[in-house]
Amino acid sequence: MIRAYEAEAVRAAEAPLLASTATDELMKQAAFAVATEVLRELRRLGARRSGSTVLLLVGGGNNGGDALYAGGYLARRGLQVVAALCTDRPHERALAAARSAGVHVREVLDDAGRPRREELAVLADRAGVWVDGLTGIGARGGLREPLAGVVAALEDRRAAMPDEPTVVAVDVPSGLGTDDGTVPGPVLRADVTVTMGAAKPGLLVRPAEALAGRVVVVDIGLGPHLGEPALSRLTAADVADLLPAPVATDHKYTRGVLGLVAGSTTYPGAAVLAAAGALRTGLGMVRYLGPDAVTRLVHERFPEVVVGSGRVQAWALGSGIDPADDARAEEVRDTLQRALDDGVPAVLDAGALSLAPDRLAPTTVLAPHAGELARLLSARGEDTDRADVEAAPLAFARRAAARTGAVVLLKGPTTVVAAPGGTVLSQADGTPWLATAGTGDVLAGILGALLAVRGEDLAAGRDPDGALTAELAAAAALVHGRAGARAAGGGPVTALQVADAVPGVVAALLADR
Ligand SMILES: NC(=O)C1=CN([C@@H]2O[C@H](COP(=O)(O)OP(=O)(O)OC[C@H]3O[C@@H](n4cnc5c(N)ncnc54)[C@H](O)[C@@H]3O)[C@@H](O)[C@H]2O)[C@@H](O)CC1
Ligand SMILES: Nc1ncnc2c1ncn2[C@@H]1O[C@H](COP(=O)(O)OP(=O)(O)O)[C@@H](O)[C@H]1O
Ligand SMILES: [K+]
Repeated sequence: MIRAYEAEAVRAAEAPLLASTATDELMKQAAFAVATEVLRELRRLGARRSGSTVLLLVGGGNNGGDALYAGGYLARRGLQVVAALCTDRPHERALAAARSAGVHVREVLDDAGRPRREELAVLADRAGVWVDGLTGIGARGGLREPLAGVVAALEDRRAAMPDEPTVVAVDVPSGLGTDDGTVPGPVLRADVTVTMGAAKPGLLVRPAEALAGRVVVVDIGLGPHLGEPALSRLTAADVADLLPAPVATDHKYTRGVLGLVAGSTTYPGAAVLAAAGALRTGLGMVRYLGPDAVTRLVHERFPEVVVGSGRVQAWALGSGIDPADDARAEEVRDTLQRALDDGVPAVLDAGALSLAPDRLAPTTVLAPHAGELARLLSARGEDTDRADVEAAPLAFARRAAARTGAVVLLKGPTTVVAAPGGTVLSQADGTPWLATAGTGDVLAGILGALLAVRGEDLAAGRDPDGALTAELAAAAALVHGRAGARAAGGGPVTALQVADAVPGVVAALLADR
């Protein structure tokens, strides 16, 4: 599990360590890790960057201190290091250490405190690596001047350079929404982010995540002082632990039965895709409820699907259903109401999202994409649109979970899962090739299967804050993402191929357990 903590939590965890260690000890540890990554990048870049310098971009806080100490280590290794002071109050001890190690220091603000763009451009051009120590977790809101101007000037310069430098961010790329994952203004995009003590939410959710590059977490001993994470990301090992493999004594009813209300004469394929996602994930049985023509189509592909109602451990509702189709809408509403009354978990996709009652259960998962989430909230009196959701998916997923009392799985390039009890997860396991019709139906089936096989642990109020339900939703996103990547193999993929790749993904996860 990768655990991410907000700035305040990191600060609080740092406090006892700062009190018990020598002056700047933590900063030096952080700086050493930054220097190590810079050297790694330079080795990777090889001869192409020989003779180039390392440019330190130094702000007025401890983040700039980290960069200066890192520069000192690099200068002592014989590298040419230049510190561009973007503040009139750099960290004094770190600056002194950098100077005595041979770092060249340049002031890049004019007397009025504005960035000297030409000077900055010359320094930027000469450097193969930029170390971003402008702001870290002490920054509040979007970057203000002069740092906003510094970042804008550097981004302009980078765009004009034939050979882009490698940017190594200290702790977080400067300007990024550390806690909320937003991009509130100019951000210096990083290739590598060396983050201290623990990951931060903004490094794991979009749009900020996309500007952080490869994230390296440096252990500075905060572990025992950190509490509950603000956000987590499941690894393959976590997902393997969540997937129960069948045991010798299992039969189809103990493995879990999924009830599937999906597909319509307009969108019959959605039923096939959701059934495929569920069956390929592994469960006891799929019971299908739908029009005859759709049932025939499902049976052509999957004769093992059982038709008609009966006892189930979970429901998957809504894929390929038009909420304007009154009879079908009624069926979804009734089924959902019974599931809620009986405490049976359910995943609500596509058409079912707009049919959901105002309040749901923590074992109900809403699975919207950004546009559907905006509609869901707008229908509940919040005026939002897709662009708002895409700019702040973390906040919107949380808000929708709080508003509905359900787990919300917000689909996109990174999938954010929020539970009404506060658990939040984010998964980025897929490939952009998944942006193709029908892959969401497959995901609904995968998640439905996981809810069914873990039905015993979710039934009748056993997951009151939705924490396990949320983990299963994140696990489904990981399995789906990996199946997409495996099936695509770097090229296009169809939804059914994604489903067909799921057994291989599940087998690999279980084998590595
Ligand atoms: N406290 C410590 O000893 C340690 C600190 N660490 C480093 O310290 C950083 C946090 O240091 P600080 O608390 O000094 O904060 P930062 O260095 O993140 O930022 C504070 C500086 O940025 C300015 N600033 C704040 N918001 C701004 C905005 N919106 N636009 C422009 N300027 C803004 C402030 O005036 C101040 O000069 C971490 O990110 C990490 O890099 C780590 O090295 C671990 C140890
Ligand atoms: N750019 C992308 N990168 C990675 N995954 C993506 C991307 N775009 C979409 N996906 C994934 O593909 C699926 C699309 O689901 P959805 O939008 O419901 O499509 P549909 O309704 O056609 O099935 C989701 O699981 C989503 O997370
Ligand atoms: K930074």
